[in-house]
Amino acid sequence: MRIIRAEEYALQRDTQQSYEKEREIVQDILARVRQFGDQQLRSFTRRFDGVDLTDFRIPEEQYEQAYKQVSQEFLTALRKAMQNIRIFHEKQKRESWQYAQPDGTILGQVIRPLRRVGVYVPGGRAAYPSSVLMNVIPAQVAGVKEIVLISPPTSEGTLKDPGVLVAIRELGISEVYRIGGAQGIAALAYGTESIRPVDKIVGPGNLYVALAKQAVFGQVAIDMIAGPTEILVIADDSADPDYIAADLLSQAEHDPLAASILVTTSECLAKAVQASVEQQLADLPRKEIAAASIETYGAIVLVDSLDEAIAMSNRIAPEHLELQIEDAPSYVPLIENAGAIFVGPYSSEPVGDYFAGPNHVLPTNGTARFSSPLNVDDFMKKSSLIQYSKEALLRDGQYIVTLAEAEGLHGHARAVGIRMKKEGVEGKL
Ligand SMILES: NC(=O)c1ccc[n+]([C@@H]2O[C@H](COP(=O)([O-])OP(=O)(O)OC[C@H]3O[C@@H](n4cnc5c(N)ncnc54)[C@H](O)[C@@H]3O)[C@@H](O)[C@H]2O)c1
Ligand SMILES: N[C@H](CO)Cc1c[nH]c[nH+]1
Ligand SMILES: [Zn+2]
Repeated sequence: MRIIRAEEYALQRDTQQSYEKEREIVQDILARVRQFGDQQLRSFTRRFDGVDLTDFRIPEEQYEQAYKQVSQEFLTALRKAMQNIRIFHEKQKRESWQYAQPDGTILGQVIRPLRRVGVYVPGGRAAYPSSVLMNVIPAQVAGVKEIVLISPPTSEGTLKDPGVLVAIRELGISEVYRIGGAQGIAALAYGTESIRPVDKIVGPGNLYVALAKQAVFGQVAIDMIAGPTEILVIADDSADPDYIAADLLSQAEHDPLAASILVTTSECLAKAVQASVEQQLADLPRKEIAAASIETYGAIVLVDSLDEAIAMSNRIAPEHLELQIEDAPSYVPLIENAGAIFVGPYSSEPVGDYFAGPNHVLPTNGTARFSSPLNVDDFMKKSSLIQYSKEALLRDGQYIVTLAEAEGLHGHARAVGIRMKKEGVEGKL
């Protein structure tokens, strides 16, 4: 892992390719499923997933089989994580509000859950049970009545990871379909004979899934499109180099495009982390992925002060930020941009990935400057409430007429003026 000075460092990942060819493929898949429904869905599932399905629903015995395949320890840990994630997200829930004015006018905001939401669960090696929890629980807390989950089948017609099936069952999701890729997104967005369309689609997936989600946006809402994961650690002399190396590798093992960055004031720590990364890489089962990520996008950046480290982190706006510095909590108010902030030596990033409660679906690629972690609000929508009294309209009407006429919108002016006139108040009509 290279050690460099701050002036030499810039995080540059080519994540903005245009993918013209793949876009065309996706457009074609979307159009066909939209036109031909189930029949086309079946045909794409045969072509891409190698299985002929008459019914897209997951048969009950596959859940029973999955429970036999996971360990009791897994089940216990999953249930505890679910509890924590639910408690955390319950705190995010907002209620409708309104206020009345003395003239009888009532103004407010009505907050409602989305009616029907689709969750995509990837089919390959990145089918994480933890991601099922992180996408579904906020929707449940929001009060979404219909949560539909889709995931591509294996050639045997089941889901690859029994842990995912167990997570689905533990969450009580009953509408689950064995479909994936762009054809799955099309079914969720447009509906088919056997699948009713949803209002919003969330969840990670490969390039075809991401492009399909982008393409159906407008027809339905979508969540953010998550890019490759990233972790930035700010550390000083007081930090343990083995902890930092382990945390950097925890994200590097996700993806060769993952970025793991240490920003430190200590040259001594930098060298120790560098050595520890080498050592810990050696016995990591996913070492090829982690090594590629560390080599290309990993860096240990030397800075002169913690202020400089924080300024750099605020510029990068990392998905995950760890503060492994003395008196770490006192630096939190200085952090302007980060998806999640992990404070102190015992808040290792995987604590947030799996268990603490906050969501692990976080803004990547600098978007923490303006985006937030997936949360309960993402599954709710607001309506404004305007209940004007007669007294208020007669009092304010002339202002509204004036503003409407200034915009040349006489129909608007009349809609208010006509009421004033009928009530015997001289509006300028
Ligand atoms: N779980 C998470 O939290 C998480 C987070 C970020 C990203 N991811 C991403 O999820 C993705 C998982 O990818 P995956 O492929 O294993 O599963 P996936 O479910 O995303 O995609 C599988 C589907 O892709 C479609 N497909 C594959 N090749 C195609 C082709 N040539 N043309 C048209 N469609 C094609 C098929 O329909 C197939 O069913 C990875 O890219 C990973 O980075 C996961
Ligand atoms: N670190 C990933 C992106 O925040 C989420 C994840 C799932 N499983 C393990 N980690
Ligand atoms: Zn992770």
